[in-house]
Amino acid sequence: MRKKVIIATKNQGKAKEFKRMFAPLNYDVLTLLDMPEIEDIEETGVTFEENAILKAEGVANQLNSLVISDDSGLVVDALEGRPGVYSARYAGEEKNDEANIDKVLSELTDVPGGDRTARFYCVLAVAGPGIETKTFAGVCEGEILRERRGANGFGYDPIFFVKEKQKAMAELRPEEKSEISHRGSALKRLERNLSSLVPKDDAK
Ligand SMILES: O=c1[nH]c(=O)c2ncn([C@@H]3O[C@H](COP(=O)(O)OP(=O)(O)OP(=O)(O)O)[C@@H](O)[C@H]3O)c2[nH]1
Ligand SMILES: [Mg+2]
Repeated sequence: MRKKVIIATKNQGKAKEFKRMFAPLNYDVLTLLDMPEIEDIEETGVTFEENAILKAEGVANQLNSLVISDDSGLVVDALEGRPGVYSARYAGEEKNDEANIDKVLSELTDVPGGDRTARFYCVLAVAGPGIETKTFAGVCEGEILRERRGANGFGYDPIFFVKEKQKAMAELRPEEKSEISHRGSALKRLERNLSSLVPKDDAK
């Protein structure tokens, strides 16, 4: 029988990737895109971990069910770590991927090849009734290109050059991206540690 997992995200790109990654494990993925009644959780944390925990616990409390959240973003060395936890809204509250890319490219115009290093971070948090919230992180190293390449993925993928593959993230097939991505490695870590989800003290 197929099982269900709830991912606390409203991001279409993440939702697609999670559906694909969970399919071989025999899980159907439900996201907040399927549950418009869930109230928005404000991302007031200053780290990916804090925001991931806020989203997982906020949604788990509303649903009284086990959920996984994903807080992720792009960290650019020459921009002192920006856009970081503000990646989704870097160019404005309306979360526009194209405007976000344009902003990063223009801020890096004068930054030479070797100094354009960057990485994607992803923190997955698992929360639910009676369990201690846990987080699992993943990182993917790369460099910021001077122009867009490729049509796959979402967010900053067209300007993120993946060292390991010598291609832009948006040039990778979805399964190739999941193999090396920040989200793929965080999920592998979560899978390996599922048995470490322990009951909260007060629920014992
Ligand atoms: O090129 C990219 N490839 C990726 O694989 C990726 N993962 C994250 N990001 C960027 O980081 C923001 C997350 O911010 P975020 O974690 O707050 O999510 P979000 O607000 O979009 O949705 P939600 O999950 O909070 O509902 C996203 O919008 C993107 O701009 C990525 N960009
Ligand atoms: Mg968000």
